Amino acid sequence: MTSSSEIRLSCRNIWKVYGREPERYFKDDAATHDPKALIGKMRDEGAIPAAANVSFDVGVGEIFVIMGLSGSGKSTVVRCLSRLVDPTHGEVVLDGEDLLAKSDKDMIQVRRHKIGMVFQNFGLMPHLSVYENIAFPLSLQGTTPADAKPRVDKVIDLVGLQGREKSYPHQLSGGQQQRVGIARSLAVDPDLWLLDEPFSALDPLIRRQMQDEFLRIQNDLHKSIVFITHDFLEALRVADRMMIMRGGEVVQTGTPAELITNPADDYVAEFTNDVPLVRVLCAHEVIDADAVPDEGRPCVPAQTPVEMLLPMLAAHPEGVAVERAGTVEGIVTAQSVISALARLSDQDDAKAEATA
Ligand SMILES: Nc1ncnc2c1ncn2[C@@H]1O[C@H](COP(=O)(O)OP(=O)(O)OP(=O)(O)O)[C@@H](O)[C@H]1O
Repeated sequence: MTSSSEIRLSCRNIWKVYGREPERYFKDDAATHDPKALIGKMRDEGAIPAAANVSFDVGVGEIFVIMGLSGSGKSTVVRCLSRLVDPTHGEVVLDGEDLLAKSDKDMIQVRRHKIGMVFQNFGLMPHLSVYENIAFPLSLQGTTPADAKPRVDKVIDLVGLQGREKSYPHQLSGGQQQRVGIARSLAVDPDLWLLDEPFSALDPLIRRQMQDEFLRIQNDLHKSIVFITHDFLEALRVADRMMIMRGGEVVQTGTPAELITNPADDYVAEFTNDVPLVRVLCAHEVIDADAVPDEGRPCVPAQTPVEMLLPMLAAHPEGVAVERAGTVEGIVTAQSVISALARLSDQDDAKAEATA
């Protein structure tokens, strides 16, 4: 799953069905026996399975991306996690606690203390300054202004908004407003960080900068993250693992490289078609199986994208070592990269011929 195998969030068979008395679909075990048939029945009867039998885990420190076209159910799933939308059926377990068993009052506390949320439209309060917007979730928790100050200052620092504390949202650019949104969501130091299309409203250059900022912040904080996007390239940049949705259902879950090299169907392949392999393959996926690890080589983390390895391989034709958690997993050479790319391109060609 991720470098850490500890699971923070576990979602099991989540359903959100809109329509008349949706609970009636779960009176027997039809959902367990044949979810596809149940989805068909719901649709025939005019109900909308906005999330249908969705299961996934998010590890401690993992960035889990949910991707899909508009209307595929991404926002519904994320709202089910914090129970902004109540799932019709299923299980959401955060740090061992079943969130669906909690009262509305207890859920307010969970949202205030354990979950941070960032929205596409920033969701800032226009009449509050940057500082006040960021301090707001702490005041909801009952933290005194004096106790809140060091924390607010810290997250303002983290997102690079020093000097803008007294500005109001309308005085800020889109990128700056989203920095406030990010800082506010981090003020309470949440265990689970939910980001719903956080950069979609920003123009491409700023968007890219914000993705870098986001990764830098995550590198410091190691949050457990669910990140929604409909942009596959954005997903590739940020995801440890990703889940592709269509019509409320999960089509495929895996690492970016797994999805690209082995798409479950044409819908997934459509997203992945034009993505260069060097951007998604990581060092540990292009190891030279015959090379024996030895001392004295430059070392890169297992998750280093091949794109970043290429200049190193040009400078070190003898190869570089690949390490994970302090242990060398193997050696990557220019030849092993070329072989891996050739093998995967051949597989792609074979698939294209088979479907032609
Ligand atoms: N309150 C509601 N009542 C009825 N149908 C709803 C409701 N909310 C969402 N839906 C339907 O559920 C489906 C999934 O919607 P959702 O907003 O989760 O999709 P999405 O993938 O997040 O889309 P987008 O990228 O456009 O935000 C859609 O068909 C939508 O019309």
